[in-house]
Amino acid sequence: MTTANRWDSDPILAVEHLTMRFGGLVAVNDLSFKVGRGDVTALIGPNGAGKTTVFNCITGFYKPTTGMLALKQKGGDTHLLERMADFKVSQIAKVARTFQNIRLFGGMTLLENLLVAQHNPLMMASGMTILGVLGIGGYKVKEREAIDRARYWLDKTGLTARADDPAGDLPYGAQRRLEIARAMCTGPELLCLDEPAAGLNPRESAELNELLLGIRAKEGVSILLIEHDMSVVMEISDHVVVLEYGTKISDGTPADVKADPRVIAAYLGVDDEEVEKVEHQLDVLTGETGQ
Ligand SMILES: Nc1ncnc2c1ncn2[C@@H]1O[C@H](COP(=O)(O)OP(=O)(O)OP(=O)(O)O)[C@@H](O)[C@H]1O
Repeated sequence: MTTANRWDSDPILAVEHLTMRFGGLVAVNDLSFKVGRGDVTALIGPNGAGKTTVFNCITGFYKPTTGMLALKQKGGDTHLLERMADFKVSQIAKVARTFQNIRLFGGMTLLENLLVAQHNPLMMASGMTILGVLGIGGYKVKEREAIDRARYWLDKTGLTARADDPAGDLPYGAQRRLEIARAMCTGPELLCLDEPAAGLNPRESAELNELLLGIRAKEGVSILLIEHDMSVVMEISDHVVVLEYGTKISDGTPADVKADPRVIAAYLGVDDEEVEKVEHQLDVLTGETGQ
């Protein structure tokens, strides 16, 4: 008996027939998949499979050649992301992202980085006038809220002690956590993370898993991540979508995908007729034979 998956029963994002061409190169080819509300969904695939291009389409950095990206918010509003400018994807549709290469303001403190992320609501509260500078009207309240939110995320990411240090002085793993804190300060419903475990040591990777599971459980935020580290993918994902050459080759639970011969072939580069043999070898390696 199969139980209903959240990505089918309550998707926050439906990607439908997404195609992205760069001149003659088809980076993403007629791709459809769903992201379940409250799920951790992993987008995996070999280098050049089109994963970052999918992220760039979802977050408004690229306009897709064709296709639809429908984001349905908790309140019921649906936004077609392919029609929105990138700042509206973040502000209105409530989609936040981090990048493959860390993009923090290295010379600013951690706290300042998290306040800059909340620049837009603060500007709105100032009424775009001198009232904001003078701290009159709702601005002071919003400013306090922004600082409280920043401190909350510094605490959640274990960075409170470094709040007043320049972000550029942080070790690599801490910078990755600060990027996530910055994205969370924008109050997203969907958090898109591009290789959050890249360059992390095993301890930092375990801390990252804990942080992401906490965000999902306590904040009710749906997470879509691109990740090459299979220990992260298999440990925290509810749903895995596999791309190869811009096309979806597998879609299901981590266990389904791990056992899919097309995935094994794509990752290990073996011929179809060798897949069964490789699958058996993998079972031996992971101690799953004879069950
Ligand atoms: N702006 C662009 N202009 C031209 N080609 C691009 C552009 N962005 C991506 N591509 C090409 O699209 C294909 C998919 O690239 P993409 O970065 O999306 O793959 P990926 O799966 O994220 O790879 P990786 O795991 O190495 O980051 C590649 O062939 C890449 O060279």
